[in-house]
Amino acid sequence: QTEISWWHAMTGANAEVVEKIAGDFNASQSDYVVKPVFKGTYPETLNAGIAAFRAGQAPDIMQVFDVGTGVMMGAGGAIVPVGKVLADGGFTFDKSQYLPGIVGYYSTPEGEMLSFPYNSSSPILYYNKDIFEKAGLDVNAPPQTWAEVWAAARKIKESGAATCGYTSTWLTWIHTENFAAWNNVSWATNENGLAGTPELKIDGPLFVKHFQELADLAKEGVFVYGGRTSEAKQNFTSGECGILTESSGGLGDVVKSGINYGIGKLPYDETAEGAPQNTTPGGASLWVMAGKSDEVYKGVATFFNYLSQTEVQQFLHEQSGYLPVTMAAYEATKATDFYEKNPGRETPILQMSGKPPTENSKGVRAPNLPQLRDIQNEEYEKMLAGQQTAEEALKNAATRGNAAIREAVGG
Ligand SMILES: O=P(O)(O)OC[C@H](O)CO
Repeated sequence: QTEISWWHAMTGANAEVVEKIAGDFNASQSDYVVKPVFKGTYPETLNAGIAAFRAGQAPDIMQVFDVGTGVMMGAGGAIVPVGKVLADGGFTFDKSQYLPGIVGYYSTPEGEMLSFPYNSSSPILYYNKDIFEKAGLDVNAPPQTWAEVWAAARKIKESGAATCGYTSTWLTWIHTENFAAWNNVSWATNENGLAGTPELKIDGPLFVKHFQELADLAKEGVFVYGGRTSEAKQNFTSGECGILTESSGGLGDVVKSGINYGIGKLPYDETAEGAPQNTTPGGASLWVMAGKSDEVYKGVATFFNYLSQTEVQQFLHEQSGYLPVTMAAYEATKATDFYEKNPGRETPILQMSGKPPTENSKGVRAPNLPQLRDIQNEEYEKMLAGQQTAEEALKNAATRGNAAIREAVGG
């Protein structure tokens, strides 16, 4: 038997899904054994993978979050494109079978599929119906705009229904990158970096307005900050906060928590023309590392082929809230009563594919996007601590970020 190592960043309900899928694959055949290994948060997993690669000890498969895509694409000889791994293994990667937004994001401009879209997501709004009821809010009408979120969050706090009105995971992914796409404003030049080196535009007026509103809510104690990645999910599942914006991939843990929750769309800014536009794919994909034996590659190809089967994708989607990445799995889910029985579970797909993307909403790319997010987080945290205004925070994030991009491209 050939062992295949799979480094990942999944916790809670999503880690259970990883273990179940790997276990089922292992039981389905006797040539290969996939061994999942948890390596921390997404940024930690990426850093661990880079360090291991440099030491000649890279895993066979590495889960890399959306914004690590540019880093991996630039890593040249460190990876083998998934399209090639599958073809060499005797399988075909039929792109027409995959959700278009996702395939585009993980392909080269020439159309070569580089990584396997294991878990794609879209940010949505979760709300606690019991807290809404206590606060005198309509339990069947989640807030649709940011102004409505702020008003509901203040009402939750002021009424004493909960100590925290609103919290959010990922201020970078949700409030900056998806905020731009959903409101159809530019995150950066060159189609947000997908068509060339980007120059950040995140200090634009709509971002400044939005972040100042968030800073004001933090000052009032209505918004509670959880951390840079998914930490705030717990502020919601514990019942501390009435409203959460978080990845659809957070659904498994929200369901497991047993709270009486509802789902709404990602809120938009009502002053933004044409909003809401479309959200961009988040989550992560699986990269195949270079320098492995033919037997390992054959095993990886067999495993990825297994992963793309309709039943596996349907299980992943229904269990975790990540998107079904194939059209067949989406259709198969629609053919059941899953979406009727579980209101809101189709929302992330509809948000992402409801409108054809504009140059502001195809996704974001930069050679050093994880670093740009670190810079943004530092500036946002200073703002939330009351040490600077939103305008200063965003100006600094853009200036420092643009300097880092120039350095990364050697200019
Ligand atoms: O929580 P996930 O897996 O949907 O990922 C969210 C972001 O896309 C990470 O960059």
